[in-house]
Formats: sequence, structure tokens, C-alpha cells
Amino acid sequence: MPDQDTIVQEEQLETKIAALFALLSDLYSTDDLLVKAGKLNVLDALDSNKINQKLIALQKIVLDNPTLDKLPSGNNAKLELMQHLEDELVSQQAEKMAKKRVEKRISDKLAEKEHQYLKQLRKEIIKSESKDEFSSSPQVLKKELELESLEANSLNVSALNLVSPQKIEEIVGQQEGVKALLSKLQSPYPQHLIIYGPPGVGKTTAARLALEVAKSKGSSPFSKKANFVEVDATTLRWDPREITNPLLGSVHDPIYQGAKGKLSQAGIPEPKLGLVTEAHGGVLFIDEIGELDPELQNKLLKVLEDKRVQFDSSYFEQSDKKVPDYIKKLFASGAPADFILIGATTRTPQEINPALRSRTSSVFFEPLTKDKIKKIVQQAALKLDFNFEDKAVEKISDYTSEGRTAINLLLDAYNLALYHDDNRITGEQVEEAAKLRRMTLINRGQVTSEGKIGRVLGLGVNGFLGSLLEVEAVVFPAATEGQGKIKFNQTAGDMTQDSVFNAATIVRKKTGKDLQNYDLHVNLVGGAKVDGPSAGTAIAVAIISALEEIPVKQDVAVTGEISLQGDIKAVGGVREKIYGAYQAEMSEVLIPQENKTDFSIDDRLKITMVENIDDVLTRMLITKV
Ligand SMILES: Nc1ncnc2c1ncn2[C@@H]1O[C@H](COP(=O)(O)OP(=O)(O)OP(=O)(O)O)[C@@H](O)[C@H]1O
Repeated sequence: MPDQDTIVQEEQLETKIAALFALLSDLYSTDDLLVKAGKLNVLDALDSNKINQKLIALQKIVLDNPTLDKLPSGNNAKLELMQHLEDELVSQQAEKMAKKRVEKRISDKLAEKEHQYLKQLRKEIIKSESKDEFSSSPQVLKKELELESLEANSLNVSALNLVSPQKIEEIVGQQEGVKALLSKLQSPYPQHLIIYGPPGVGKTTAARLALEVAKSKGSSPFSKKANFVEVDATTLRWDPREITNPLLGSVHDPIYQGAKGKLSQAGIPEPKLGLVTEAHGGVLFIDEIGELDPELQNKLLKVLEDKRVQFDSSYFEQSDKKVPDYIKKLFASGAPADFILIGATTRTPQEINPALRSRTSSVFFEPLTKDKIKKIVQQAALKLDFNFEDKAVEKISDYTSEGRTAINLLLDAYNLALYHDDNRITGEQVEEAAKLRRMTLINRGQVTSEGKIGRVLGLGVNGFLGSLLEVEAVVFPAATEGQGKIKFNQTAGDMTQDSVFNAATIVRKKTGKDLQNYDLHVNLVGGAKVDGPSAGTAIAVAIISALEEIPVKQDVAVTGEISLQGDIKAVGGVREKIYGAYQAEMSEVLIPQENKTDFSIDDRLKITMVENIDDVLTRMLITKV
């Protein structure tokens, strides 16, 4: 029989064990406790009446140790063990409560953030939906309605779009260029590039269509939604203070936003995203990239490198609670601008900023020959679904070597045919359309190795296009010596008049003949208007040729101002003029030595630098003066 003390101690142990089990079930849910007991193989022990077995189960569960199968001997030692288990349970409980508290704080914080976010979102929506009292005025609503009805009425199906290539295979005469373009763009790692070539030969159209091809390739990083964003560098306006910068984006500081702007009233600067961000994930096409302001080019290069564009404003306050989150984000981390740059230029690679050139690969588009122009016109005429004479196509190719101009001339002739109730486009209609556009035939086929007296081929430039300028001079002995008359066409411009007078002095120096003893007529064929003294040299050569009756070579063209000393001075548009001479199939072109840095030598035709009238006469006259 156990003595009284032992009974009391056992009762104490039982009470303590019950208390510990109560603590345990506070710590774990019943299910969790059963699972844990199952894993530790003590489920039976929990139900047992034997104190020791219960204590062993308790020990295993609390200390999470399945190997603790023994108990210390002696009741005191057991009481100490239970004290230890109780401490352990208390500390586990404390840990659990601490965790709970932290979790609660986290979920409170989350709820608060969500609430703020929803509030902000609601504000934005209300702002965009709501009309202030000004914009809901009857006058403004009426204007809005008028504008909407105008928009709904659009009838402008662009004819140019209709007849332009819709597939890359329809680009004519640029096989090499298109191959290079496609290979660089449809790769899994597309490259930035610049397309070099004359105007109107399909650079923009090919770039746009090449992106479509790239999008259809599974390995391309361009998604189906990738944008083709197009901008012309010659019309891009920007302000170095970054008040306006449509290319890169700008920050509208509050003082510039106008009194009505909500953000401006709150003194908040607002970043306006630029084309580089609109092109994110796609292509940014910059036409005439060579004309882009050098400072803007440097900024663009930085964006290309960072693939982001950053904003800055002295009005921005990070801590200002009124500043919307999206504005804070834009100031903190900028806007994305990860795109492929395609530039197009009529310049040569040497004339492009070296930093830009080194980051882009080069693609070359060729000038279009007469045959290619005919093919472009035929292709477009078929899309118009209208009859046309072969002569019409032939005629168009006589007027231009630019694809775009050819298409426009075709469309003009088409409109004229409709106007005349004709069911086909004829050669005459093309001529009529060309006349209305003030176009002249291009000088293909003028080249002849035979010399001509008093006829010199000079060079003119119109926009980006250089062309031949035909200068004629005729002289007769004056009826009365010393009273000769000089005549020239008035339409040719004041500068031409000066050029003729300068030429008269040179002629006297070179030939010893006084022009006052002759009637002289100088003519710029076709009433060409010359803005500048650049025809001076050609005029002098024409007069000398006429006076001395020495023929002038007809496959050599010249440009240059002439001084009273007979020096050939620099002129503008040399690059375009050289290209014009090439197109007109000249074999040599004479350029002022002073212009030698304005162009790069190409091997398409012979370019000779000239310093004075003697250099020119040696190369242009068939025999010596
Ligand atoms: N090689 C070509 N093949 C087919 N069509 C062409 C070609 N070149 C030009 N075109 C026609 O002319 C239009 C204008 O061409 P596009 O704008 O692509 O030329 P571009 O070289 O980019 O000219 P620019 O340098 O002046 O911008 C095209 O929409 C197309 O109808």
C-alpha cells in the first residue's frame, strides 16, 4: 500500500499533468495536437490512466522528441521535469502570441495600404469622369458634340496608303537593303540600325513592314502589339530647358501648365511621356536622323543605353502627400524606353555623328532606276483597279526617280482621268498632272560625248534633290561697237544677274574681248530659278565657249560661285548636287575645292575639285581657249 505522502505526491503530479495538458491545448488546436501525438506515437499514452505513460507522452510532445522514452526516478525529479515542461510550454505560448501580434500588425498595415490605394484609385476615376462646372457648360458641350460628329464623318481613305506596299515583297529594287534590314530586325536579338539612301525610295515603308515580319517570328522579342512610332527629325521641336521634348518626354512644371490645371494649382510638376516611351517594346523610326539636333542626339544615346528615360524638376517634393503615386514613381525610377531605333537618312555614314553610328548597324537603300520606277507605278496602278496606258507609266518615269513622287504623280493623273470622265490614265494626263505640279523632265539621256558651243551643264538643288541646270549663252557682234546689250531671263533671279556681270569681267580677263562689243543672251533653260550665285561658273564657261566658239563637254557638270579674280568659291547643297549629277548619268562633276569637307567621296562618278576658272576650262572645253 502506498503511504499517505506518496498518494499526495501522485495527486499533485496528476493535477500538474492535467494543467500542462490544458496549456498544451491552448497552444495547439485539438486536430493539430492529435496529428502531433500520432506522429510521435503517443496517442494511446494520452488516453492511459498511468501517470508515467502520460508524462512520457507529454515530454515527447512538448520537447518534440520521439526518443524520450524514459522518466527520471523519484517524484521530486518528476515534479522538476514537469516544471521544465511548463516553462517550455509557457515560452512556446509567448512566442505564439508574439507571432500573432506581428501578424495582426502586418494585416492591419495591409488593410490600411489597400484602403489608401482604393481611395487614390477612386479619386483618379472620379477625376477622369467628372466634369467641372466649366467643361459642363452648354457652350462647351455643344462644341464637343460638333467635334464628335465631325470625327464620325471621316472620308479620308488615303489613296497613298491604298497603293503603297502592304507586304515587304512589294518593295521594289531594294533586295539587298531589305535583306539586311530583315536579318537585323527579325533576329531574337534585334539591332539598332540606320538606313542610308536617297529620299522617297522606300526606307520608311520597308522599316514598317519589316517590323510586321519580325512580329510574326516566334523567336522575336517584339510582341504582336509592338508599336512602330514614326517621327521626322527635321520637324521635331524641343527646348533645351526641357519644357517641351516630344521625343524623350518633358516635365511640365506647374507654372507652365496654365492656371486651370489641377496639378498645377497644387504646385505639382507632371512628367509628360515622350515618343521613346510610346515606342517601348517596339520600333522608334526617326526619319532624317542626321538632321537631329546634336544635343538631342546625345540625350537619345543615353536613353538607348539606359533603356529608361529620367525626369527631373526643382518643383518635385517626394514628401508632398498631394503628389500622386504615379508621379512619384516617374520621378524616382523614370519611364521605360526599351525600343529598337531605326534611323533613316539621305546623308552618308561619314556625315553621321560617330557615337550614333557606332551604336547602329548600317543598311543601304539604292537610288531607283527608270525601270524600278516603272515597276512601282505599275504595281500601284493595279491596286487602283483602273486602266492605264503603258505610255502613262513610261511618262511618269521620265519625270521622277523618287518612288513617292512617282506615286503622287500617278494619283494626280488618276484624279484627272476621273475629272475628264476617262476610263483610263493616259500619257497626256500624266503630262497635264506634271505641268500642274510644275515638274520638269529629269535629264536622263542628255549625256553625250559630243561637245556643244555655249551650252554648259550646271547643278541646282531643290529640297533634297539635286538636278542638272542647263545654261546657254549666245553672242553676236553688236550693231554699234561698244553698245552691245546683255540679256538674260528675269525669272532666273537677281543672283543670276550678278553672276552674268561677274562672268563678263572674267571673260574679258581670259579672252581679252570686251563684252560691250557683243550682244549677249544668257538663258537658264526651263526658266530655272537659281537661289544663289552657284551658277556663276557655269555661266562664265558658257559665255567663253560662245565667244571663242569652243565646244563644251556635255558629260561634265559644274557648280561654284566665281569671284572677279576667277576663283571658284564654295556653294551650298553640294551633296545633293553630286547625287543629281549621278542620277543624270554624268561621268564627271566639278566641285569647288572650298567645299571639299561637305561630302564624302563615292565611287559612283568622278568628282574633281577645282580652285579657279582655268581648272574648270581645262576640264570642260574640248580644246584650249
Ligand atoms: N522601293 C519602293 N518600292 C515600292 N514603293 C515605293 C518604293 N519607294 C517608294 N515607294 C512608294 O513611295 C511612298 C513613300 O516611300 P517612303 O516614305 O517609304 O520612302 P522613304 O525612302 O522613307 O522617303 P523619305 O526619306 O523621303 O522619308 C511609299 O509609300 C510607296 O508607295
